[in-house]
Amino acid sequence: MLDRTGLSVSSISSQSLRWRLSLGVILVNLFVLFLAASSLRQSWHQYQDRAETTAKNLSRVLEGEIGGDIEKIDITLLAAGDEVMRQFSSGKVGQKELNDFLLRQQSLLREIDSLCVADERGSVAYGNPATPGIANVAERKFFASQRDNANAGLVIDRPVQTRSDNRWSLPMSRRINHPDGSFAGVVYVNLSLDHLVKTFSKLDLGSKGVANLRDLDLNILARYPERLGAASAIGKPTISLPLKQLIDAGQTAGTYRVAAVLDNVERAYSYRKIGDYPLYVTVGLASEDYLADWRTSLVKEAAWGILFFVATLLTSLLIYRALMRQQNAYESLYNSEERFLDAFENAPIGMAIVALDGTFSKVNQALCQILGYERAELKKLRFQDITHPDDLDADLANIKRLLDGEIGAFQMEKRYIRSDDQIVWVQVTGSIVRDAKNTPLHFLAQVENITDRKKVEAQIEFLAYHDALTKLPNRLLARDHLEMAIAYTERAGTKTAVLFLDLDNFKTINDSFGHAIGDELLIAVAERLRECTHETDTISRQGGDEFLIVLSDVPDAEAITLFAEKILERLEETFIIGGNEIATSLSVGIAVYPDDSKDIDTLLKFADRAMYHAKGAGRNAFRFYTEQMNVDAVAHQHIRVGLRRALEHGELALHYQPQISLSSGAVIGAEALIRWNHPELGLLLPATFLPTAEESGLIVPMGDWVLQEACRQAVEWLEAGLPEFVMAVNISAMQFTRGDLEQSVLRALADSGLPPALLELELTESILIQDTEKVLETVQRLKSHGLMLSIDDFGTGYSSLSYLKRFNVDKLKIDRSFICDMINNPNDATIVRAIIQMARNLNLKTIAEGVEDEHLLSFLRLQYCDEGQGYYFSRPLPADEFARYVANNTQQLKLIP
Ligand SMILES: Nc1nc2c(ncn2[C@@H]2O[C@H](COP(=O)(O)O[C@H]3[C@@H](O)[C@H](n4cnc5c(=O)[nH]c(N)nc54)O[C@@H]3COP(=O)(O)O)[C@@H](O)[C@H]2O)c(=O)[nH]1
Repeated sequence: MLDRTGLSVSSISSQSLRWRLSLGVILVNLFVLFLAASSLRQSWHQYQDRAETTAKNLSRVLEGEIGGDIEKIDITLLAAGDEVMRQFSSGKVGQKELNDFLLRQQSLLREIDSLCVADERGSVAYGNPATPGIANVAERKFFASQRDNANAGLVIDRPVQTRSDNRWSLPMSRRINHPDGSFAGVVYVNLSLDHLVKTFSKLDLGSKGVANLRDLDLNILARYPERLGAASAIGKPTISLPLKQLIDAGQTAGTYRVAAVLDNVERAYSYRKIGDYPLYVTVGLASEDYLADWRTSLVKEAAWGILFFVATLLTSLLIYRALMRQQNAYESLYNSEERFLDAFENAPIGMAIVALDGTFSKVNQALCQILGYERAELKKLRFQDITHPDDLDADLANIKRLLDGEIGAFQMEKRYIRSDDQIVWVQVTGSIVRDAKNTPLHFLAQVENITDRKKVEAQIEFLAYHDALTKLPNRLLARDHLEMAIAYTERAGTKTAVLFLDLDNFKTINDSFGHAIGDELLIAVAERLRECTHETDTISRQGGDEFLIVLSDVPDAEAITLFAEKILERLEETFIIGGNEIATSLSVGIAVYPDDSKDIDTLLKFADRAMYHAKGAGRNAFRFYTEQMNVDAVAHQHIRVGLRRALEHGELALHYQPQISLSSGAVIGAEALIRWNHPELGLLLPATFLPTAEESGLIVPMGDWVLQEACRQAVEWLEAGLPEFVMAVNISAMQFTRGDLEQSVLRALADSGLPPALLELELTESILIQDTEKVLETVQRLKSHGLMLSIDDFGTGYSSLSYLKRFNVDKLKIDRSFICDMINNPNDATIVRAIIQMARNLNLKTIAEGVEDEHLLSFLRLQYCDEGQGYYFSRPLPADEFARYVANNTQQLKLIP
């Protein structure tokens, strides 16, 4: 089986292993058994052959021994026969002489019991019988054989047992003839079987070996060893079949193996005919004896065999256990490797096995996706090839520390270059894999795509130092850049300029067009500012409509001036946002390092003050920081602190500016304009404290006071006999949102007794376009009381005809910015003409503010503008002066052409 790595995986089951080992044990043992059996069989044959040879040799020895004895006895018989026949032929037989002769001959042969002569009647006449003449052998077989056959030769008869001592002896005889050749009798001896047995006993036949002497009929004549009961076998033909077959086949000598008839003992026999005598000698060696050593060997071999079997069994058991352990270890290794490979392949993060040279040996699918390579492509690459050059040194340093054993693992954030050349940020966890000898094998890398996180981090970092809307640096970053610019300036010996910028009418724009358009405007302003600056300069949004520009390395104030003029000019150009044409301008305050201060906070503070100075100078202007601005700033500070006190202590006052009918020259109205009689700073104009009043919310009670005071003053003038005219009061947006304007107005009217028709509320366009329904409701209720309604600063805001109709507006107050320049600026003249024409069409009155000279007045009259207000007629005046002005009203009329 092949795993996914291509490595061979064994899957031998324990059952299969048991089978194989068992078969192996059986085969080995069978083989050993076969060898042992062959060896034993061979040695058995050798033992058999050796036994047969030994039996053969022993039978040959016995043949020699017994043949020799019989030959000696035969010679003695022949000698005794010759002596008897000599004495018969001499005619006289000496009894004593013949007996002595026979006894002498007998004494020469230890083997025989007696040597006797029997006559032709069988009567034993001579020799060694106990009582000669009494014994008769005529009935004996050997006598008859000799008598009946003159050529019988040596006749050996069957053994006989003596009656006296039961001893066996073997009769051997020769014929004695008369001189004429007739039968004269026999000479015979009894060969003692004891003697033969003694001869047999000299042989080493083993414990169960036998030696027999048999006649030609194979009757046993003598047997060794003598055994109880075995004697009865003597004289009987106890023969084995193999012997009979061999002899019947005519073989005079031979060997055979058989279990003896007598004792059933298996023996290796050798038989041999003794010379020409009618005798056979057999020697049998018992297999029990001659195979004793073989049997011992057999037992030993069997013991060794059993030992070997047990040993092989144990060995196989051990091998089995070892193999199973190995198998189990391998399986657990395989399983753990499988689990590792599964985890590796299916990991949600990229994983790689990296060779020591950096080549990707193995990668998972997630890594391929992260890097945008096919698996095969990636495996041809080294990690160095796709690592971002800026991250390679750090990466290699970590690898070196791994290889040196300084660390076991490392984690780093780095960049790879994808196949599509995109940068991908990853977090790499690298570790090293070593073998048992601690030699490094390869690296293991876990690669997590952190590009999104990096983007978010970059975004968070960006937002920490940038303005989310305009993407410009924020205060923090701007401060850093300012510090760097100053440091550079220090070295270069040049200057750094800090420009504090504020959009002049942003609030109005915001209120008029809504916050979305206001935001777009801020973005567009930022873009224009970018176009005006160099890369080394810094533009920052400080918040709201405030921007900060840091110009580094500027040579002198003239260069700063040129830059300031450039941005003012650029910002004056109309913006087209969301289909709307929007005009704005900048007020810029400038502080210079190191001229104004060497301290950053002080520089920023001075630039801020200078900006307010520019605002005070009529906006769309820039101002360098001066000592006077310092003074103004201190005053501003006092304003913040003293505004509430001013309200409570009656430091506020109203000045009134006349509104003139351009057709009759009569005073037809008065605009109430707030002033602050500051105890230290003197008379302050609204521009110095109204923004603070708006910020603090004091504008609401302040507005209430203005309404009360204006109405009271109007009624006072009426009662003093001044001609009737309308009192115009400026209403702040906050009075609509935070205060109860209707109640406030009605209270002022009620408290003063001023007819509602003589009170005119001046609202800005921005008030009317915010939260329209609520404002509409309030305005409609106010109008229902008979109040007059005019739109202040008309032309700078939304300028929508629809709300003019809906709010039932009475008058449009054309903004001063159009009036003051309309003689020189055809655009402004066109706008003024258009506003007047539109108002006329809507049946609204128009009033021009900022009428400063008679040219403007003439122009306005030509355009049929209804009313005018401006320095040409009068500056805003305290109440008593205003009353005098009205009294001298004819003075104004004569100025009108
Ligand atoms: N909510 C309130 N707003 C008020 C109140 N009083 C004044 N204001 C607002 O403050 C603005 C500045 O007023 P002020 O400094 O009084 O300036 C007025 C005039 O002095 C000035 N003006 C008039 N004629 C001319 C001119 O010929 N040339 C010139 N350079 N300036 C001139 O204009 C101011 C009046 O403007 P407007 O109200 O738009 O008619 C002022 O704009 C008020 O909005 C207050 O009580 N409540």
